[in-house]
Amino acid sequence: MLLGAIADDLTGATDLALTLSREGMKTVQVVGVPPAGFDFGGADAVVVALKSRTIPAEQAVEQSLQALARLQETGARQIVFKYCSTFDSTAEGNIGPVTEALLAALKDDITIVCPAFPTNGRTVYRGYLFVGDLLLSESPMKDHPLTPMTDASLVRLMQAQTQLPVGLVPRETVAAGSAAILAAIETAKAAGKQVLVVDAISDDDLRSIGLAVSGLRLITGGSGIAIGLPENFRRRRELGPKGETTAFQAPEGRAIMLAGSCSKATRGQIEHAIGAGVPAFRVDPLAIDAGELAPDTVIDWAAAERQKVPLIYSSADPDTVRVAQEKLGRNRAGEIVEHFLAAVAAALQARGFSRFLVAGGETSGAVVEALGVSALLIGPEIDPGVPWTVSLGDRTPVALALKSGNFGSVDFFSKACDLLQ
Ligand SMILES: Nc1ncnc2c1ncn2[C@@H]1O[C@H](COP(=O)(O)OP(=O)(O)OP(=O)(O)O)[C@@H](O)[C@H]1O
Ligand SMILES: O=C(O)[C@@H](O)C(=O)CO
Repeated sequence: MLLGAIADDLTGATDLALTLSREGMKTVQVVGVPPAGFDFGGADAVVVALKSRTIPAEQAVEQSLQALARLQETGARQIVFKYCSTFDSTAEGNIGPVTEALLAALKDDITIVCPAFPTNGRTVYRGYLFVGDLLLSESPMKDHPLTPMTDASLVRLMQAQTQLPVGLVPRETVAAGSAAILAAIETAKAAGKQVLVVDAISDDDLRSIGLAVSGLRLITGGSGIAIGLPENFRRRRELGPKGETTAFQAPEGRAIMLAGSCSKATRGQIEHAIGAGVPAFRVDPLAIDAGELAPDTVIDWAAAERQKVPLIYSSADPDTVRVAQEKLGRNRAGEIVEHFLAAVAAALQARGFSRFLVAGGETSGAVVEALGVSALLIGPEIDPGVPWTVSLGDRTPVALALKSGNFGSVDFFSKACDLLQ
């Protein structure tokens, strides 16, 4: 194994695993820290998907260090800490504390922060994170149910979460190429900086950064930062040329769509699907909490919908989410929905459903855990950052499309279903 990655949520892990496999690394994604001796099937890269984005910082650190230990045991030469391309976090973390702990455990002096994912509109300029044409703090991320992002300065955001001194490598340096970036890293290191936000506005920038950081033990960022990393191993003749991708076979069977993401993109995709005649059931955390809606009602409804792939969603606009959170508390509202959708998924699996499309990272984490999936093989790309995957292991395989909340075109759901026809 050459590259080990630790992702703070499941859809983010899948996004990264897709990037690495597209760049020619045989990549396996595992759900949670794998047991000692886990067979990674000769993978070049292993991505450990945690669900650590919004848990208490000390737990996120503990889990990330466990994942690191397993990846090191398996031979990883370089570690990527993958977080969201919109830097989803709070003032307490968990990006800062996890970065700090991984850097210390890897005994290195410096790392980079680069959430840029230009294909999906995430760019970093002068240390400010943009989502499309908007600063992060003006984008729909300001209304995220769990991690509202109200500042766009990555230097400020990161410095609020870590004791390590944070610096910036500006675009001019990045545009000058990998030697200039490497020189900037060395200069910053000599000046005592330990975390460097690096500007990137294009995939070319990301490839230059990838080359420049080939000697760092820890890289942190979105999936974009991985674009240039496989080539470093190829240059050192540790990785073969980009070859055939592993054959992908989705299990036959019924499909279900589950959405817990409240992102603008997911809400648009739901509206589009309903407009196209998809049977849809909206679940409301307040109704669940009041005992007015039980999983069985939704399970029976979905099982009876035989004509089209049904959609079950809790996704709601920011005002509706706010009302639920005021009554239930932010985390409890989220947990109620996650448990509900996970219970529905597990019951439908027991009734023979074998294809699951899930929108939202936290939601996907809950669903995948309920389905008992421990590892995933990456299949065809549906939209940038979102592949179909198939579960690996002893249990009957299921196909999973785990969509990051903000990813995917407006017709994502029908596109995903059609791809497996
Ligand atoms: N109607 C609702 N009211 C309150 N909270 C909700 C509601 N619907 C969903 N949630 C919660 O909002 C959170 C959404 O997070 P999730 O990670 O699933 O989506 P996302 O953040 O849009 O996706 P990603 O992390 O991939 O960007 C979950 O905890 C979910 O349970
Ligand atoms: O980087 C992203 O935007 C996604 O992979 C993600 O992490 C969403 O949860």
